[in-house]
Amino acid sequence: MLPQPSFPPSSIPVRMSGRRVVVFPSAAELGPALAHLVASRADKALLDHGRFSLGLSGGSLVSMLSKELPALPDLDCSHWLAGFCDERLVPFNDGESTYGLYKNQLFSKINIPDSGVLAIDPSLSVQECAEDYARKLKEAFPKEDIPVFDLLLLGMGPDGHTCSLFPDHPLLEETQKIVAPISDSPKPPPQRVTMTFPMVNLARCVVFVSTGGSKAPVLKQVLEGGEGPALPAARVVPSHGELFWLIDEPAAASLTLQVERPGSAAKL
Ligand SMILES: O=C(O)[C@H](O)[C@@H](O)[C@H](O)[C@H](O)COP(=O)(O)O
Repeated sequence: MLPQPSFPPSSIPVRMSGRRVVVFPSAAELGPALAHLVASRADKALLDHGRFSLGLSGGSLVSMLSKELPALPDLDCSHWLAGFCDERLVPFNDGESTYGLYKNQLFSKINIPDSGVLAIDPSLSVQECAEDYARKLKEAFPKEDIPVFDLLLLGMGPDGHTCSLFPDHPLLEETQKIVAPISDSPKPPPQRVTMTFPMVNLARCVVFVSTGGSKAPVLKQVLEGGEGPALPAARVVPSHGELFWLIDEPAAASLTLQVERPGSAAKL
């Protein structure tokens, strides 16, 4: 029997602005809460505009979502549009392909149609791939100059990167493109495509998931500030949307800011 979240996840209130840092005892308790948060934003989006657009990231999110989303009762993904916040330029059958991982581990278990998954074309050069993916995104969001995703799920590396936006990289200053190529990623594989800040920060809701003690120092820097330029993850500040940081106790170990602990009803 899996541990259940110690609060009804649907009680996560919707706030239009402000960052919420929510600490769970462990990743095992965070997972179900994340799934309920996804489902609640999906319900809202389907009511508001008949479709739910979700941006996915790699890392530990793949296994967490693949375990928790199919476990939700009555999850209907028939009107979902799933895209990728970033993707590695490798064939889909390569173990490094984020799309490949989600296809095998998640999409095969939920009723999202093939047409509801917006993937890159890994046969193209990295430059063409970014242009092609940007075009696909714009076609999928015809009413918007810059696509506005209902929900983006992000991870953060130990260097503070998010998407494929790495510290001190020129792509951090990109203002024109919604998707950019990167061919010198410090984390392999070197060739990737990534959403840029102008698009990320227009999302209606952004949720970071970060767990484990190895993330504690960088999490402190990102959430509480430090010397030098802001790390990429700290530059995710949705202009009109919600921002959640869902973390576990080991990752939160160095924080001194006020956080929410859903085990304590008084803080919700
Ligand atoms: O493309 C990649 O190389 C990874 O996807 C990477 O960006 C990952 O998302 C973060 O490092 C967070 O990883 P965790 O979720 O495992 O903390």
